[in-house]
Amino acid sequence: MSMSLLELNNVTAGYGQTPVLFNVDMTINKGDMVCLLGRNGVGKTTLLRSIIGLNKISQGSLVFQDKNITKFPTYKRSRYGIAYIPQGREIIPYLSVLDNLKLGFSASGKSSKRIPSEIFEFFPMLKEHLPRQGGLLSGGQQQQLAIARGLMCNPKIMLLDEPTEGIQPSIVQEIEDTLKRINREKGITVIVVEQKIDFARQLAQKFFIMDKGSIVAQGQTSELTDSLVHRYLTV
Ligand SMILES: Nc1ncnc2c1ncn2[C@@H]1O[C@H](COP(=O)(O)OP(=O)(O)OP(=O)(O)O)[C@@H](O)[C@H]1O
Repeated sequence: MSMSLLELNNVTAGYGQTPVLFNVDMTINKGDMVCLLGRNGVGKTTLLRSIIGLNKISQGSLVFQDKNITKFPTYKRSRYGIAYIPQGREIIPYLSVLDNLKLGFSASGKSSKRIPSEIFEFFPMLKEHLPRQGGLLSGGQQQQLAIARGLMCNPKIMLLDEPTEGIQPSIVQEIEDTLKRINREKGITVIVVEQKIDFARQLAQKFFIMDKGSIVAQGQTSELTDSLVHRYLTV
């Protein structure tokens, strides 16, 4: 077995006939905590969607745990251990917190009925709100619910699209701490698309920067220089 968990080799992908990603190469190792940075519209969301199978890869290959999954449908990728927490969180507003969590079981293909207690160790707040409608939670609480739902299928890797967007600072800190714990204690690999550079620096050890559908820089977050930030990230 190789060290790499996920590899994108020369990936081109997009919407219909319109390519958005061009020849993307990316290697993510087991246990990595990675941030994916770039200005609006450069293709970050499309990259995550291509990994989980919501955008078709027209050229190149996607390898997960040494298996070529380029043509696998989304549900199969979930069962193999890829969890996707989309931008906007996609909590079902009229379902209870408990039922929103249970949706995570369907992604795993298991028919279990009990929420594992570790979910509430990571997110004690959810336990107090189980019967409430998901839509009544604050934005930050909904984000925590979305991450918890992703954890329900025992993922090997979690893909998060702007988890801190529109969330108050105290909860941002909580989310950062929880993601770090999930990474360290459970060994789950994490890729986070992020606009907030300071948050990305604190959270992740490694970074990738995208521009116009390609990866233009990568390294340790300690090497994320001001010149890279000015060139590719500030508006
Ligand atoms: N459903 C769609 N159909 C066609 N083109 C799309 C669609 N969604 C996004 N695009 C285009 O794909 C490109 C990349 O968008 P994407 O959302 O991946 O970028 P992003 O880096 O995640 O930006 P943001 O930070 O704004 O989410 C943009 O030019 C966008 O207009």
